[in-house]
Amino acid sequence: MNSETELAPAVASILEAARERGGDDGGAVTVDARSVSDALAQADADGRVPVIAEVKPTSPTADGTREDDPVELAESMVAGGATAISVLTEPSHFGGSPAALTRIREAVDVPVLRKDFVLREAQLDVVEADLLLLIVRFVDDLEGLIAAARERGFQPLVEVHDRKELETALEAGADIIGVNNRDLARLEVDLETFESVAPHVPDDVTLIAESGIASPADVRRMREAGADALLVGSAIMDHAGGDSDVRENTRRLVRADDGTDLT
Ligand SMILES: O=P(O)(O)OC[C@@H](O)[C@@H](O)c1c[nH]c2ccccc12
Repeated sequence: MNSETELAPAVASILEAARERGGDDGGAVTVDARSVSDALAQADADGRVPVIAEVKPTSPTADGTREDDPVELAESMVAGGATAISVLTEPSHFGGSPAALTRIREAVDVPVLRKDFVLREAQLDVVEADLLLLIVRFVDDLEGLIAAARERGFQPLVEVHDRKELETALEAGADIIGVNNRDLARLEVDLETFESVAPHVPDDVTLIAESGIASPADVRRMREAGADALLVGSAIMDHAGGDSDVRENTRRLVRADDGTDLT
């Protein structure tokens, strides 16, 4: 585990909860994963911006909680053109659950990312998913966890926040890398984070811009900086907006390249 100084209190508490959460006693899962590179190629062929839309009922930085059925949210995201769905399975701070992910994965045919704070191998076996998030800052044995995830069939998405973490991810063999624009110290978002890290990512890595992408202009900015896909939660969930239209929120970002919406 890397240093815990400079973590926002909410993040420290998320980690503490993650450490206490067990794994699964039922043995290793075997995943027949839906290919993320195929899904990205399909989006490109269709002229859709590859958006990974996130089902995130709430978060430490959200203005409220959405109580909608997670399956309906995911279906609306896919109807809006989402290339993949990210599902928070963290229960205590994001309102997520592994069961919701399973239901979503049954209901949609795009790849589904499990978004959680996985720290140990046994925690990989809680639920099947196509992609699995591993956060460089929080895991001790990144190479071991990447290998363990791949053995089970997951496509590991390795999250970094700066160049040093990028080096760690590359040395550990990551081939799908997400750059999180949100810092874990103050939970503030700065899209320049992606712009500063992206030029150092080799071309054969699938590169995802994560967090803080709110408008079609932000989408274009991240694409120009080299993002193969964008991970968007808050702007699609629109927590403060109550029953805001998730399908339309997704569509707006998926069509960002059309130039019809210049906001
Ligand atoms: O809601 P946003 O700003 O669009 O961000 C989505 C996603 O990037 C964010 O939820 C996230 C990125 N990395 C994480 C790790 C754990 C929990 C959540 C995250």
